[in-house]
Amino acid sequence: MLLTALSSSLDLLSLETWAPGTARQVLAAEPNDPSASAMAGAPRPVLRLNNVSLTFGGVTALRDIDLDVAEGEIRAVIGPNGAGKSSLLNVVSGLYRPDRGAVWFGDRAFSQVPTAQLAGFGVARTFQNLALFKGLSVFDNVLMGLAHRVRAGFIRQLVGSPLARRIEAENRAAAAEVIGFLHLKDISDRIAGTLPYGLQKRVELARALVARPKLLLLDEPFAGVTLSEKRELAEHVRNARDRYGATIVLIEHDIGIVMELSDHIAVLDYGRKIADGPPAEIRSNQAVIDAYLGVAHEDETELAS
Ligand SMILES: Nc1ncnc2c1ncn2[C@@H]1O[C@H](COP(=O)(O)OP(=O)(O)OP(=O)(O)O)[C@@H](O)[C@H]1O
Repeated sequence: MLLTALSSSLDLLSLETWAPGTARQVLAAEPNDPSASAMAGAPRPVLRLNNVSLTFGGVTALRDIDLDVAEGEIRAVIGPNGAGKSSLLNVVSGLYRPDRGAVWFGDRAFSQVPTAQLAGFGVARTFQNLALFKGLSVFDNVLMGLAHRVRAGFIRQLVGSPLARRIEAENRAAAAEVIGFLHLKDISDRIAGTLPYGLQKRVELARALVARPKLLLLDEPFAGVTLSEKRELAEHVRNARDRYGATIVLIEHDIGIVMELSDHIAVLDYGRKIADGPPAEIRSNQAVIDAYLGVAHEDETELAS
């Protein structure tokens, strides 16, 4: 099925937030870091992976991955099964610590991204298998996307200060806004778990968007939804970028929708990045075609034998 889709579309805890002094030292040692490109006048990437490698026992999930994602871009990461897509997203969101390399969010570098602080860095992610609170309403699920802010104001809430009430009102207004934007208003009181799967995916997108993330990571956003729901969701993803200026990185198996939606596509195969460019370029890239058709894999088998 993947081949059909392809052929049709083919016509940092050890948290290391560098202190300013340290960053300069890193700059000197690392001419390719985002601060260096900013100094050279190039816009700083919202996300950069620098020489990231990850292994599980004898299996190499990611090998020397470099990736720059520019502000406002929709960047897809594709590749055959086992290519390393989920591993990449898990490294970026801190679930995996790479053996080597660094993840940069703007001018912050991490050898392991601190997952608990992702929201504070302006990063949100959705999951391949829905991670909604099935027993809560759509509105409350979306509000949960601002839970990190609520926690920060917890003490103030206890005393019921005017500031706590203002934060609560702002959060509810933000949730209502994104619910309206994603056309979920009519169902905002419905229990999330009772909704069709495609709508639940949209609620998850709303929850990720409510904090207005600078960087939105989407893990197979179109998996398991019908074709018309896919088109609708893709439109919502594009609108989210246009309306909120979010930079979007998505991993996805549906090549057709990736080609339509993405500004740039990075292609992984056996943990290596084998191509990176606009859809038109990827469509005609022989290494990509070979990877999907399995030619590259057969060659490796032959070479090995
Ligand atoms: N937690 C883990 N433990 C052991 N091996 C893992 C783990 N996660 C990933 N791998 C291995 O790393 C390689 C890359 O897997 P990954 O899930 O990142 O690929 P993928 O491109 O997302 O695949 P798929 O499209 O099938 O989801 C595979 O060989 C996989 O078996």
